[in-house]
Order: sequence, then C-alpha cells, then structure tokens
Amino acid sequence: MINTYSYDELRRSKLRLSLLLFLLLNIAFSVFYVATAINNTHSPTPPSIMVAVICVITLIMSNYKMKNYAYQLNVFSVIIGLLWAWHIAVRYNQLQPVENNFLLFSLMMVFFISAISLADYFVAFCLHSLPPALMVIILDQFNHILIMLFTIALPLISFTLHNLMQKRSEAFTSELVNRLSEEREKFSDLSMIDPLTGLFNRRGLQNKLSNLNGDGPTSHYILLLDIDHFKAYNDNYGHTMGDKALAAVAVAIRDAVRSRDIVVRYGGEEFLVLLIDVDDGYALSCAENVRQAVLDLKIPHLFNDRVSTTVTLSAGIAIMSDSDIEASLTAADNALYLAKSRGRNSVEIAALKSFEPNTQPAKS
Ligand SMILES: Nc1nc2c(ncn2[C@@H]2O[C@H](COP(=O)(O)OP(=O)(O)OP(=O)(O)O)[C@@H](O)[C@H]2O)c(=O)[nH]1
Repeated sequence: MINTYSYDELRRSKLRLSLLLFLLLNIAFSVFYVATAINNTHSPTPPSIMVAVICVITLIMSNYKMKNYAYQLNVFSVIIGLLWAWHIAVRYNQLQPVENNFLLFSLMMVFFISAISLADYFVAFCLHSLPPALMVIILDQFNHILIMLFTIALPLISFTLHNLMQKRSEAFTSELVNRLSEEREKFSDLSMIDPLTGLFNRRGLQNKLSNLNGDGPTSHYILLLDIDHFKAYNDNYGHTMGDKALAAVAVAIRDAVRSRDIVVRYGGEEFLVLLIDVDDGYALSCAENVRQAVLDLKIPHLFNDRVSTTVTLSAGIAIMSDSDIEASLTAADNALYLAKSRGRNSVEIAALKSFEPNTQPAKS
C-alpha cells in the first residue's frame, strides 16, 4: 500500500543502496591501487589500505547497526575523500619519474565513484570529490589549472543541475504521496458514514468493532432499534418525508446516548447502538431513553395508530460477546422481534427481562 511511510522507506533504501555502492566502488579502487603497487614493486600506500579496511568494515556493519544512512553517507564521503587525497599525495611522490596521467586518472577515479554512487546526494558528492581535486591541483602546481578546473567544474555544474531537478521531482512525489494518503483517509472515513443520517454505516461498525478488540474485560451492550410501521409512514407521507423522519430519529438517538457510544444506521429504518463499557441496568435505561426521545419528537404518524399517533420505535438489547458478535446480533434481533410482537414502542432485553415502556423518565 502506498503511503508516506512506504515513500520514506523507499528513500531510505535508496540511500542505503547508494552507501553500499559507494563502499563497493571504493573497495574496488583501493584493491586495484594496492595490487598495481605490489605489481610495480612499490609498497601500497597506507591510505589506500585504510580505504579498503574502513569500507569492508562499514559494509559488514551496515547490515546490523546502521540507521541514519544520510548522515553515514556524508561522514564516509569526507573520510574517504580525505584518504584519497592523502593517497594521491603519497603515490605521486613514489612515482619517479612522475607519470603525467596519474593525477588526471586519480581525478577521474574520484569523480567516477562520486558520479555513480553519490549522484543524488550533492553534499556527499562534494565532500568526497573536493579533497582529492584540491590535492591534484596543488600537486600539479597549478600548471594545468584550466583543464583541471574544467574537469572539476563540469561534473559539479552537471550535478548541481541534476540535483535541483531531483529535489523538485522528490518534493513533487512527496507532496503527491501526502495528498493521496490524505484523500484516501477522507474517502475511507466517508465510506463509513451513512449520508442520510450522518451516522456510521455497517462498514463503520465493522471498523469500530475491530478497534474495540483487545479493550480488556469490559462489557458492551448492543441496542437494535427499529422504527414502527415505517412502511405505512412511507406509503402515506411519501419517501421524502420518510427520509426526514429517519434523519430526525437518527439525531434523537445520537443525542440520547453518550458520545463514546457507537451509533450506526444498521439498515433502512433500523439503527444499532453499541453501548461501551456498561451493565445491563444502564443498557435498559439507555434504550428506554432512546425510545422516549423518539416519542418526544412528536413526528405525526397517524398510520401507527395501533401504537401511537406519532413516530415510535422498538428496541432489542443483548450483551455483546467479543467471541461471537453474530450471536449477540441475533440475540438483539430476537429481543427486537419480541418488542415488536408485544405491541411495539417498547424495549426488550435478550434472555434477561422484559422492560415495559413509559416506566422510566427520559434522559435529559
Ligand atoms: N424513506 C425511506 N424509507 C426507507 C429507507 N430505507 C428503508 N425504508 C423503508 O422502511 C420500510 C420498512 O418496512 P418494514 O420492514 O416492512 O417494516 P415496518 O413497516 O417498519 O414495520 P415494523 O418494523 O414491523 O414495525 C420500507 O417501506 C422501506 O422502504 C430510507 O432510506 N428512506
């Protein structure tokens, strides 16, 4: 999944690869210098041996301890750059008579390593290249200053421009990734909300349930609420009025419970409230408060006449079992069915006790 974390991971692994490549190239050149020195019956320069040793140790350690690769890259660039400058000075004094191409070859070697492994890291590129480049200019006693400056300036200018482009494209990609993850979060939130009532939908409920897992030994209760004779309401008042009634009932339910309780539009005219960390007594009085709150809305419903002349609802309650949520929902549904069959506008609790309407004061 693409997110800001995976983008940062990508950048980190790119840095790590650059560091590995940088170390490998330096090992290759230091081994080459040691081998050619022995071949020409010279003693290898101490800095070339040190480059090999430091790079091999760092290569091994990079698999275990290293974390801040950007910092490591800069530190090793300056250390290795200084060692190459030292190597060039020692080797230059060893060569008698002086080989003309040696200084140019050394310069090329340093820029080759920097260009291949540090192209995207301008600071490390400069830290690694500048000490040997300055050493070459000094040893050459400014004799070929123009060609030297050209050899140094050309890659530096190219890499400055390349780096600017790289920075822009990285900023753009990073912005894009941030926007994408923000949009995804927004859509993910929206996909959990019922547009008519603003309550959670079933997806939202699933999400909340998965977040509840692991809360410890707390007891939660499920209220299943269903508007009475809502088909008759729709048929007589019209679908638009039905929608308005649903939205008003949703607000009444939300207002009648605590903010930490989870209120869901569970189906067409069915709602579910998950009462967090309560006992059965609280669940019963809360369900009763909800029932009373809907009654208090006084939404005319003359076709609910066997129950009331306004919109009412019935409620089924069940304790929520973490291990079998389906069974809890079935128990709440059965209790709701009982409330409906006992005349509606009432509350029933699964396998505990019946709760008669209008026996408790409404929650203010
Ligand atoms: N206006 C409107 N009506 C809806 C919506 N969703 C479901 N309904 C209606 O809700 C009604 C539910 O009817 P039934 O399931 O038969 O139940 P009831 O008439 O409420 O009867 P009881 O539940 O037995 O009291 C149906 O007519 C659905 O069309 C909605 O989003 N808006």
